[in-house]
Amino acid sequence: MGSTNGTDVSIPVIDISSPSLNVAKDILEAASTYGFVFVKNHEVGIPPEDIQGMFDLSRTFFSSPTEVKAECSINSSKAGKNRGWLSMHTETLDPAHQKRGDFKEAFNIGEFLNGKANQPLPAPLALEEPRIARFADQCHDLCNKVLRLFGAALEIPASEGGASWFSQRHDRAKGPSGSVLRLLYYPSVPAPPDKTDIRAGAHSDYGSVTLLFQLPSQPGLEILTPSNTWAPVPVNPTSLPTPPILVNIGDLLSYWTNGLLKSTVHRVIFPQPEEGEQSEDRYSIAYFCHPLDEARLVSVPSRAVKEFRSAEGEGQKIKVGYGGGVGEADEIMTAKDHLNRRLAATYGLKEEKPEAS
Ligand SMILES: O=C(O)CCC(=O)C(=O)O
Ligand SMILES: [Fe+2]
Repeated sequence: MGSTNGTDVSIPVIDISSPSLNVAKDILEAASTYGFVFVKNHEVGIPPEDIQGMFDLSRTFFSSPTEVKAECSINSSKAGKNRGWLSMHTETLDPAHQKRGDFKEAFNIGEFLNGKANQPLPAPLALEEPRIARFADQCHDLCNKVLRLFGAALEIPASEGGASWFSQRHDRAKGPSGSVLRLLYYPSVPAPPDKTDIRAGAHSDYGSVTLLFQLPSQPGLEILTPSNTWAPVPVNPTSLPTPPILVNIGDLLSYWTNGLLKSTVHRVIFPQPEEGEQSEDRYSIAYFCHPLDEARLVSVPSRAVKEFRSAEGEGQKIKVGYGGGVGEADEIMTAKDHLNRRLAATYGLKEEKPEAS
């Protein structure tokens, strides 16, 4: 899939601090072209010191002894589904093309209830629970701002919920969701032996929107462009001292919009250090924003979505994201069914039967 080292793409950088219809149309355009967009985080947004604090915490956690991390392994019965620590190679994001699992560790933190994580946390993270809860809240609020802009740009009729159509379905006061805050660590390793080895295999994200935080001098993220070539995503495409936050569209927003918004395939490659130079570790943080578990994946009531669907060919299967993300126009799932399906594929688990309702 895709040739390596494609041409650079210029992912738009958008200022959403004063939302307007123009801003909404700009972000929609980026989301339906690349599926990726940077939002400015300079002077407004998530305070840089809070982001830095999370990266410091992540470093402390991943450098802890294995026993400390393993206490809350994703495979342990107490961690809860899709939560806890993933050791190297536990997740295989592109099982069709990888011989070995991803060269990364991760820690997944699900939703908080009244500032408390709904899962056991290992000591280094438990000590900072309020900080993590605040950061997850800041991420969720930013996602809701972005979702409102999509609602506005799609001109959803007021009688159907208007610009709040998506954000209503992400209102955490109304019930649980699969949202996950994930710390990621890609250790530097000697040149991997197999050409299918990769830091994070090609995939699309499963939720509605993802926020991604990266650090200067730790590149590696690539997206599959509309011309089917891999293009690097810069860590900070601006000269602003505070890097913008990368937002990407996940499969659910693609479902909801019949593919108008693109759930773009991406991956993380090993760095290519100069001769004799040591490759760098990479730390990143992702917030996977998911709708309420019970949200139904029907088309949004929007003329633009309907017109897009007709232009693509009514009755055709909708191609959404990557691997397992193909839906039928008349197949209605809930967000929870969809998440279970995707998790079954990447962890090699058996698909959980939908609960009887
Ligand atoms: O670490 C990164 O830059 C990307 C991670 C990612 O795409 C994911 O975990 O879904
Ligand atoms: Fe991803």
